Parts: sequence; structure tokens; C-alpha cells
Amino acid sequence: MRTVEALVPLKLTLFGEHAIVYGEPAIAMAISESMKVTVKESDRTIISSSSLHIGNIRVNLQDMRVESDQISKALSFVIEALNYFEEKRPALINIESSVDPSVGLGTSAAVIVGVIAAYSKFLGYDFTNLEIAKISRNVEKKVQGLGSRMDTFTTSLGGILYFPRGSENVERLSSLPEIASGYVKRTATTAEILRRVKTVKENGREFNEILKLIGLVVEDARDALDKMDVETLGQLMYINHGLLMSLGVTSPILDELVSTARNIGLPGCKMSGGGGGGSAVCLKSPKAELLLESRGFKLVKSELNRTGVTIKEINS
Ligand SMILES: Nc1ncnc2c1ncn2[C@@H]1O[C@H](COP(=O)(O)OP(=O)(O)OP(=O)(O)O)[C@@H](O)[C@H]1O
Ligand SMILES: C[C@@](O)(CCO)CC(=O)[O-]
Ligand SMILES: [Mg+2]
Repeated sequence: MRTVEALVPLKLTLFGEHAIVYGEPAIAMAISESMKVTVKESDRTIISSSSLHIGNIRVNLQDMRVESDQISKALSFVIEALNYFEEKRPALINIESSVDPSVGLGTSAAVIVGVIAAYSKFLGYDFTNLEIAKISRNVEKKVQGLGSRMDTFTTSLGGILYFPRGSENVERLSSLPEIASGYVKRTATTAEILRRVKTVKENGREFNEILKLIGLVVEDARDALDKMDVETLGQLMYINHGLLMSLGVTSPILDELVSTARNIGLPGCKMSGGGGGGSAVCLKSPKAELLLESRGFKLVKSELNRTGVTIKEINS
């Protein structure tokens, strides 16, 4: 019985979320928190995901239909990833995640990357991590309608990544101070928040100036990272958070966390990812972790992952 496993790191956005969707640069890192997608040979196709509380959902490979509309929406990233492959073979597909879904940690990207990586290997393809990244980026965009390459590239490639302005390229950065992060549950998905931001953009000319300012923050953060100027980096995190607040993508709990962090003298904190609740990143210190926990954030394993997605074949 052939089984293929893909282990995918999750990600933290350090600078530039939302602005990257409109061509500005951004910086993200892959982390030690992960998602595992297992594809096992079978006579029918069945999907399970414990973190989505979805078990044994049958998929018809001819028309890719699943049992109910609600489940089909929750599984849309998985279904669209499988749909990339013209030739399909029945398999049991299991998704295990160490964090809750939709918390700003790139779970949508990780589930796509995991399915593309594991299912391609299962079908006999040998994709590189960059090929997996590019395919997954298109799948995410197709499902969400809006979005950048940041999360799919970061979870596929691993490392600390700089996404330059107005291009599809990516550059690896070498240094980063230690990071603490955590998340609270949120009600909106990133796709919904992206649509809200687009409406704000269409209704106000200030929006484009805010995006450009975020772009400047990202460039300065890159310089600060190159020099390991941690003080400047921390200040830029606060500025980035303030700009995201003015776009309307933060939440009271995130704003209170970040403003308290500043008041008690922590060197840097901001929201991370799509926003509306979800994740926050801080420069690591015992005080930062205590603050996150005291505000109900679940701490996330935030060590750097350098490998990106890895694939293991198990034949039994
Ligand atoms: N364990 C999982 N199994 C299957 N699908 C999942 C899983 N985790 C997340 N997803 C899919 O991804 C969606 C969440 O994506 P969303 O972009 O809102 O969150 P995120 O990727 O964690 O946040 P961000 O994009 O801000 O980093 C879920 O609604 C679900 O469709
Ligand atoms: C909000 C956003 O910038 C990051 C979500 O993790 C969306 C994207 O880049 O696709
Ligand atoms: Mg997402």
C-alpha cells in the first residue's frame, strides 16, 4: 500500500501583509509549527481533517463533488489543489494541523502546498519546491479571488523570504532575531478580509498612500534585518501595525496587545497575516510571551524552518 506524507511549515508575516496584494514588498518566515498531509492508496477518495472537524468525506473524482455544500466550502482549497491534476487516482487524504484553521498562520497555503506535494508524489511526479510553490500560488488565488504569492511560497520554500516590489520573484534573507508569536481565534477568513480591503481601496485615495508607506516600512525592515538592528526593526513593527490598523484589518484584541506592548517597553510587536484577530508577532522575550498569554493568545512554535515542505514516501 503506497503512502506519501508531506510535512509543511506554517508561516508568520513579519512585514507587509495586505500591501503585497497590491504590489508592495513583504517579508515572511516559515516556522516550526506545521501541517501534515498524508495520501494513501485506496479504492475510493476520502478526505479527513481533524482540525476542521471533518471526517471521512467522500469525493467523486469524476466531477469532484463532495457530500454537502458547507463541507465543500471548507474543503475548497483541498478540492482545488486536487483539481490541478488532470489524471487522478483514488486515495485517502488526511490533514493534520498543529494549529486551528484560519488564524493568520498560512493554514490555507499549507493545506494546498501539502496536497500538491503529497498527491504529485503519489501520482509519480517529482516537483521541486519552487514548482510546488508556483502551482499552489495559483490554486490559492483561484479559490480566494485575491491574494499574493507570499504564503504559498513561504510554506513551500521555507526560510526568511523577501518579496520584492511588483515582481513574482523571491529572495532569501539570512538573519532574524528570535520571534515570539501567538494567535486568538477569529471569525472572518483571510478571503473575506481581502475583499473588505479591496472595497476600502476603491473608496478612498488615502489607501494607496498607506500601501506605499507600508512598502517603505518593509524596505527599511529589510535594511534593519541585514544589519541586525533589532531596535529599528521593533519600531518598524509598531509602525506597520499602525498602518494596518488604519486599513481596518486589525481588531480590538490585537490593538490592545500591541499598544500595551509599546507602553510596557517591549521592543516590537504587530499583528501578522490576514488580521481581524488571528496572529500577532513580537520580538522574543519572556515579557512578550507573558503578555501574549495574558491576553488569551495561544503561543505558537516560532523557530525558523529552513527546509520548506518535505515529502516522505512510505511503502508497506
Ligand atoms: N487543517 C485544515 N484542513 C483543511 N483545510 C484547512 C485546514 N486549515 C485551514 N484550511 C483551509 O484554509 C481556510 C483558512 O484560510 P485563511 O486564509 O482564512 O487562514 P490562514 O491561512 O490561517 O490565515 P492567513 O491567510 O491570514 O495566513 C479554512 O477555512 C480551510 O478552508
Ligand atoms: C493578507 C495577506 O497579505 C497575507 C495573509 O497571510 C494575503 C496575501 O498575501 O495573499
Ligand atoms: Mg490564508
